[in-house]
Amino acid sequence: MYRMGLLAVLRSRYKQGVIGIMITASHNPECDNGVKLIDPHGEMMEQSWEELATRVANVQDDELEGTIKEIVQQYNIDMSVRVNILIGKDTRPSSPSLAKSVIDGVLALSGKPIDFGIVTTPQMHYFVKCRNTQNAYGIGTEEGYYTKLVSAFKKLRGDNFNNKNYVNKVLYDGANGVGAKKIKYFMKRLGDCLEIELYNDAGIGTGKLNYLCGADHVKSQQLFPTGVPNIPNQRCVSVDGDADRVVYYYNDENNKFHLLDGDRIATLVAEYLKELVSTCGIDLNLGLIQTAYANGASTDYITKTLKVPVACVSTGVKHLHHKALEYDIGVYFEANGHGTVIFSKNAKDKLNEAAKNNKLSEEQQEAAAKLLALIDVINETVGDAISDMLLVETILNAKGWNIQQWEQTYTDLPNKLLKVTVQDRSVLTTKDAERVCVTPEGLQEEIDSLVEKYSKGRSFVRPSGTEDIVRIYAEAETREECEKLAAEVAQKVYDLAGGIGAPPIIPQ
Ligand SMILES: CC(=O)N[C@H]1[C@@H](OP(=O)(O)O)O[C@H](CO)[C@@H](O)[C@@H]1O
Ligand SMILES: [Mg+2]
Repeated sequence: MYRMGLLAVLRSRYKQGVIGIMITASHNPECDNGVKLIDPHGEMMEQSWEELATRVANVQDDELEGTIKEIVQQYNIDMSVRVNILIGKDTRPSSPSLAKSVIDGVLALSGKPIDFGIVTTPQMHYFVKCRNTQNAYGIGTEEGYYTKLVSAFKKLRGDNFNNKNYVNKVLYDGANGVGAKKIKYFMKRLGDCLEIELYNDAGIGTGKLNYLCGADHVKSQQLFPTGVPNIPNQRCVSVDGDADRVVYYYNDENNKFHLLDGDRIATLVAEYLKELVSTCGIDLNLGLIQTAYANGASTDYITKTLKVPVACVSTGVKHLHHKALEYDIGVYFEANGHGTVIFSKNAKDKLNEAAKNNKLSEEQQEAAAKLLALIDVINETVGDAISDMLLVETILNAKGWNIQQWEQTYTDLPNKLLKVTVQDRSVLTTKDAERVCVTPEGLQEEIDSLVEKYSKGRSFVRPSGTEDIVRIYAEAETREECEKLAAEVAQKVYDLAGGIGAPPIIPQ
């Protein structure tokens, strides 16, 4: 943490802008820890500096000073520049002491730390962007953040709190983390226009962060979280431990669990934005960015029914965000619920012009004004669970839909995610946005011949970027088939990529 404080000061001097540091291990268990660095535009730290971060984190104590000097020389960094480093943290018990270390690191290189206390990751991204745009993006305080999002939301909602099948009530699982703490500020400001019932708020209960609850648990286990009342057909939402991921779900009257994940949110949002842009009648290109983990049915629906171009990129939000910048309106979501929408300057300029252009019809002007308000509900810097929730609630309200109607747009293919521990995950390399395995030799051929046996089968494997494991994804027409395919592919990974520990069990 101390060393990341040092690195942030170097990065800040190099970029001549404010840098953010968020202390969080996100959706991971409470005992884990981690840190996220935020670049001046509010995006994740540029990839080329990841290698420096790894180096700085790992050098021996007696090599640290030398390493810092090397970086200063390599990047020709002016060490006399005065810089501000914004620091935020999640609710983990380890966070206060880790924040102290970060602050010590910042001070050691004469940077100025500005402590934001406990905040969500997307709030930190927002604060950094506000500071670097002299508050053009918004007022860079918590109050400024709530005001921007909530006033845009209220403007869109108007007086129709309920509309046709849409009921303005949602059960919210705060994962016993900062998402629970901060939603209260929204609840106060939203008043009656959206009723949010908060659960898994460690402030009151005894729940542990992310434990049997939260967006990652719900998505990866495909299970209803503990701590949220099971009310048939009631729309529920879970966020993760730093509130940058969100998923929707409900249990039906037969107690069957239904998940509406990042792919669902992406399709809902893309469809709605496309409608508005076309009503508006201005020429803006819209694209949707997914990863290989996106459900095949969602990709099919987007390309064939919505007719929105889809790009597939490597896992990790930095790749999605980067690709989304190529469009006037770039919608990106990981299946796990991390995503947002970004709008180009061209798009914003054209919309601002259209909203005021009296030569356009009233309907066209209105659509432009709606799009502008939507931009203000959205946190463009990074995936933001609460902002994404407000966006989904806005769209469902506009369409007059309940959660079942949203779900009916397409049917997800059953899918399964497994992991295999291997001796060295670097033996596994991939290409084509991780969809094809290059090494170990022969593994891809084995996967191909397994996939062939299953109707609508698809599977790919890749080394995780955050854990020391290989991940296996499989989907097929039925649950049994996808479970079997996933296990068979896991077995091949275990055999050909140096699996350790107990081998995977294949269901008969
Ligand atoms: C399958 C999956 O969900 N992978 C996650 C996970 O990355 P891995 O590289 O798969 O460990 O953590 C990333 C950071 O949160 C997130 O961006 C990504 O989507
Ligand atoms: Mg997170």
